[in-house]
Amino acid sequence: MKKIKLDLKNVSPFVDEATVEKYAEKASDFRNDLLNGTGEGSDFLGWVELPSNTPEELVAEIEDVATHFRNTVDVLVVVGIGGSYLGAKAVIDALSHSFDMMTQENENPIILYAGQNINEDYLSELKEVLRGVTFGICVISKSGTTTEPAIAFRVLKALLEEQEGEDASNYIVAITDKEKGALRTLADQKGYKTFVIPDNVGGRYSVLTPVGLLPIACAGFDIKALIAGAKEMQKHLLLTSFESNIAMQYAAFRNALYDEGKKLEILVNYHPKLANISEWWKQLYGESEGKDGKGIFPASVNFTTDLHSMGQYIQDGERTLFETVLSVALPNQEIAIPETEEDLDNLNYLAGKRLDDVNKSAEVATTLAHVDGGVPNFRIIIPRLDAYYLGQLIYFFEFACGLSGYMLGVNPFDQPGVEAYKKNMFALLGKPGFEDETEEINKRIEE
Ligand SMILES: O=P(O)(O)OC[C@H]1O[C@H](O)[C@H](O)[C@@H](O)[C@@H]1O
Repeated sequence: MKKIKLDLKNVSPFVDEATVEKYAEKASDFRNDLLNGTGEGSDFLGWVELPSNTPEELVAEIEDVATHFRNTVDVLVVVGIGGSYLGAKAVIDALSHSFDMMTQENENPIILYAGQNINEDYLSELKEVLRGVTFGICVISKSGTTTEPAIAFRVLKALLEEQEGEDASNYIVAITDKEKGALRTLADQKGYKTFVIPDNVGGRYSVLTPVGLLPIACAGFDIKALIAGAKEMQKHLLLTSFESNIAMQYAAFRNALYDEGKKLEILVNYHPKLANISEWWKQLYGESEGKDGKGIFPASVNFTTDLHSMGQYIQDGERTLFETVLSVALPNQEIAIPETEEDLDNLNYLAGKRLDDVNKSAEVATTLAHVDGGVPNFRIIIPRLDAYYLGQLIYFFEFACGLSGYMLGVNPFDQPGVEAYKKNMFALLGKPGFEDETEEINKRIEE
């Protein structure tokens, strides 16, 4: 089997060799910190060994529960936010037919999402489409106390109970901590089927635990292939030499770029199915690195679509950005451009060419133009879009993120900054225990 590759050709000219060397020298130590738990945040390194250590029995249990849902429900609502839904959505969208809801042969439940916002229209409309439909709920929260999914679950559970009566709990699975949190208490009391999120795996690194694996299996995709791909990458990233370790290279070069004033990284795809891989990646890198007044800001675009909007800025705007292009080597489908006799649209020069040839030309052309415009370009080559290579990609990004955070000098496994808005919101809503904060914030608003 092939491996995903990293092409540095269009990055190297932008960085000082000595700076890269500085990071490259440290890369192996940081790699050891990840493997041996000797760096900051070492309580959250459970993800490092997940691909090689996931027990077969757990995979079989996930597949059994997925089969139960696939046989009993038409829709599965995945309730979660952040790391508790982004990974599953990224993989499911990458592997699904682009027009899933229009295909007749869909034997798997339609996967919908809730709890990733607090919007009243969204949840009302979701309830509307679920009324009278056989649906299940997969509620995911590591802490078991996150407000957004807790609200959505309360609302959807009420609908499910209205429709299924006493049987409702057979349509619910909860993925949460083994003992802590309100969701654990509720699940135990109501007798829901549950899966555990290991203590030592943080939300944004949890896609290869039941958090990602169960929804992905319910959608009908091969979780064994996903894990196998991740395992292959895990093996590869054990390599100690900088020249052969693509995670060390990516981490070192992006930190060198940061030192050169490139403060913003744009993840680029030329494949619409990868759009949500970018959303997952943004949480992974944003929460891991954006702290202590530092960190590359992760952004994303979908090309060629956004070349007609954001293309102008990338080519010509402030020179503080670099791109990382996800390039899928081979499409899974084939379509050629037809020839017409009249050639009124002047496209006959492309007749017979595959669409992918045009897409690849756009990719090469854009990379060259952006490099000429002062935008360094990483290129990650993914042999095909399937579960196996997605597994490789996920593990590559996770490992590189840990390394990159250590190179930056931050703890890549905490996210203290996300508490600030929560504290204010709880104060505004008058949550018990927040009385002093409520008084304070009300004064501030009235001023
Ligand atoms: O799984 P949960 O505990 O509900 O957390 C869901 C998400 O919310 C938090 O605020 C964190 O910033 C994320 O890292 C986390 O993935």
